[in-house]
Amino acid sequence: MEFGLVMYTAHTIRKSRGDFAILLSHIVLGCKFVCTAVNKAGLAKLIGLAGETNVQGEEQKKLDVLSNEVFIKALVSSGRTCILVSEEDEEATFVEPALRGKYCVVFDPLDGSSNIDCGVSIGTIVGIYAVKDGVDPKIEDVLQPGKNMVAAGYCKYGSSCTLVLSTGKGVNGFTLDPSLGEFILTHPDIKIPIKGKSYSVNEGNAENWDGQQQSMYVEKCKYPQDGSPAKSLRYIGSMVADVHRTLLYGGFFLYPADKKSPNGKLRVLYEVFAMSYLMEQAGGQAFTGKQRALDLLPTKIHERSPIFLGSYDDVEEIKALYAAEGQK
Ligand SMILES: O=P(O)(O)OC[C@H]1O[C@](O)(COP(=O)(O)O)[C@@H](O)[C@@H]1O
Ligand SMILES: [Mg+2]
Ligand SMILES: [Mg+2]
Repeated sequence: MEFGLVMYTAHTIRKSRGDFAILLSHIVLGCKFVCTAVNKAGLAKLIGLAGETNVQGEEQKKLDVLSNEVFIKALVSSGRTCILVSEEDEEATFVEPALRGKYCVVFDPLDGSSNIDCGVSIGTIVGIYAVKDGVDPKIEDVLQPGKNMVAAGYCKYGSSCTLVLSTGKGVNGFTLDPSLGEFILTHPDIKIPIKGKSYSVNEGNAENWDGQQQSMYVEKCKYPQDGSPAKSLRYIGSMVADVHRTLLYGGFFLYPADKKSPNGKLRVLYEVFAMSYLMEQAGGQAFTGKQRALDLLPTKIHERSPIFLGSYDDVEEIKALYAAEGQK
């Protein structure tokens, strides 16, 4: 192992104090557990449908259900959480008083479920808010703008298992060393390139997109008029994987509103906010089409929003298109 790489647990304990370090160690445990389940999914009969539909009207996969249970148990047993919001649960979980702590965790236990059965990269997304003491938690404690989060991150289960985390002072990436069973700091202080060579969107939805700006932007990517090379289209269909590539290589990820999803598809609390937080911390931007994504004030736990995020200059371009439209 290269000298100078810092083991994840040592790193977090040194950089954070008591309660937060314990919470993080439980999140890390959840990630390791789900990573193992994802790796064994085909062997352990963990692919396929669970037979239930979640609050979003989506058919749950077996791994969606298992990952949700894993993270709920890991978070409750940390003794440091008071409210949990999961994509898979209609209502927020209020932790029983004896186990309460001051952190509220919003999460997508398994992101990119449609990619499970073919073994393509999927992930877990987490956002963390802190309240004063957690004694009397209220749903308003999680219905807060993303800029109030104290930490956010995701774990990508792919050709390697990578945890990307920000506690509001930049972004670090850690790769799971399977032989050690520990996350190693492999991507210190991630900065997204100021402009990228690719864009990432489900272009199959283009004819249903709401508004012209995204179509104009995609046209510019494909047929630039300023002599710059055309951008490549890269789309996996797992937000974690698409955002991870965007963060490391630069570029632009968008999921606009469309006729099927007039408020966009991605969920504000546990998809849009965490990824927007990481983008800003890495020097990029995140925009909803109307405002900075992290300024949104959600009114419901499963609220959705359009999202445009990525390299600073690429997001500036879509913002300019929206601003020009607003002046008409
Ligand atoms: O298939 P589409 O419409 O392109 O949607 C892809 C998006 O849906 C999601 O899969 C939704 O996440 P879940 O699997 O957690 O429901 C994102 O990961 C991804 O960005
Ligand atoms: Mg998701
Ligand atoms: Mg999910």
